Amino acid sequence: RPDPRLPPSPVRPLPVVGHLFSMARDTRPQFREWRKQCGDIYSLYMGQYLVVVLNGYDLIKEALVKKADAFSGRPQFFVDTATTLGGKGVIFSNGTLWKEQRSVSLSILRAFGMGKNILAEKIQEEVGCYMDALADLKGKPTDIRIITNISTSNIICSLLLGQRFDYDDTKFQDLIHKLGTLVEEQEMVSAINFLPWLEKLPGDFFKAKKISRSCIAIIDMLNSVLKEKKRNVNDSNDVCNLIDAYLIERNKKIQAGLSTTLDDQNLLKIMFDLFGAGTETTSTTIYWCLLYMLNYPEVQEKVSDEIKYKVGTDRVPTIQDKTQLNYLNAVIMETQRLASIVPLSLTHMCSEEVTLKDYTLPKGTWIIPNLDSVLHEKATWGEDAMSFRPERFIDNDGKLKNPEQFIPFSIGRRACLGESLAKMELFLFLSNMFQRFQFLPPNPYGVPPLAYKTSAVVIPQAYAVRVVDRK
Ligand code: HEM
Repeated sequence: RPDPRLPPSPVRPLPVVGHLFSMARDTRPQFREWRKQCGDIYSLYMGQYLVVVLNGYDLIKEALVKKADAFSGRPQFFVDTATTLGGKGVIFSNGTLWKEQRSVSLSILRAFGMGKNILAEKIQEEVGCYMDALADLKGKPTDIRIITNISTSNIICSLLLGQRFDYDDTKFQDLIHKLGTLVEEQEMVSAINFLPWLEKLPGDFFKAKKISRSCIAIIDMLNSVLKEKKRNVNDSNDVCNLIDAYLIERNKKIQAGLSTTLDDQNLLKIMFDLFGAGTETTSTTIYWCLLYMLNYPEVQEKVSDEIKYKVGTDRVPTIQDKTQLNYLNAVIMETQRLASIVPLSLTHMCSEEVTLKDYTLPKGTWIIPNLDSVLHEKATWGEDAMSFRPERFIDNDGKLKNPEQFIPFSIGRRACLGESLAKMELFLFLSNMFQRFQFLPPNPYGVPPLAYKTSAVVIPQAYAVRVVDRK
């Protein structure tokens, strides 16, 4: 019988498995329907776990911001334990360990971004290589997903490790492919999060073995670079990679006699977390933006005209141009809003019993903040919320609007750690791309559809594009 202290369920759970096998392949329309039926908060039972879905800006803000003490935990995930470093690093850690790892990683990234502008320089360097690779395609219809993945990953690699990889480096391509497996196979492996014994079944129906192999391969690669770097720590003042900066910070704390969770295992896991979280997300947003530009060529021309007018053609756009290019910024925001690439955020967990909307959620409840419900809300964005219309982010004076409901990076204490980096990357990649090239469909009658596949990240179905130099 339903427990009146808990939010209602949209459909009756089955014994043992609960709602696990009632979930649609694409949960977005299903969650929308269930919200209509149950309201902003409802319960699902995944095996023995209670999972509560939160919809709408006000409720998500109340939980993740106003009641952050209770709602900022993370449950245990298979993809985390498969690394052999479960509960370490930033993404899947909890309590004081998470706080220290997050604040140290964030302050290192901030120092690179603000103090020294290492971030913008590294991105600009990589964008230069990416532009050459696009020019080399000579207008032939090509799926540019892999080189875009490698390029965004290179930015993370140069920040973490101080090195980048060539686009045709087959070993690195293989690693990027393995990283793709972690994202794309989440749908299959998610059942194991709730019914761990499924992992022990013969064969690999739930892709647990495939995911474990990919995790270990990535950890091994990162570990070999870490070992190499540790032999030769650069403790001068112009440190420009995360490994050196983290080790210096750890030594400072130890020398000051402070107790710290900073250690090699957490450093390795942070490298894994940033490599994983920072590659697919940014490149998928670029991939979506190009797809929208193929479908809305008039928007692409408007962006190109704005860049021509505000930056010209004698130099490439830099981060200093960001405040001038309002229409491009609006296009990027509209891409993030409509594509909503991390629609269900990352799952949170209640670290204590807490009340929300008159319900009592027990400690250990899994929480899904449905960001999609905010980014596509008609009450906020208007009746055309499901259309691509960058102008919604521009006010009557031509200034950029930033509504508080624009939350593709989530909100609260666990909000995306790489938000500033991702924003810089998106601006620098896309401004440089639209200044130099025109992106065209593979043939005049074949505009690729706005179709997608869902997993942890919503990725457009593979498509080809012709990249034509505007000169
Ligand atoms: C367009 C690109 C990106 C999007 C849309 C995005 C979105 C998100 C979202 C929705 C979350 C979950 C927040 C929550 O649990 O409430 C998240 C977490 C996270 N992201 Fe991103 N992200 C992007 C790029 C990046 C980049 C470039 C990095 C790496 C530098 C990064 C690192 C992280 C980390 C470490 C977390 C976990 C934070 C924590 O648990 O404390 N992300 N991101």
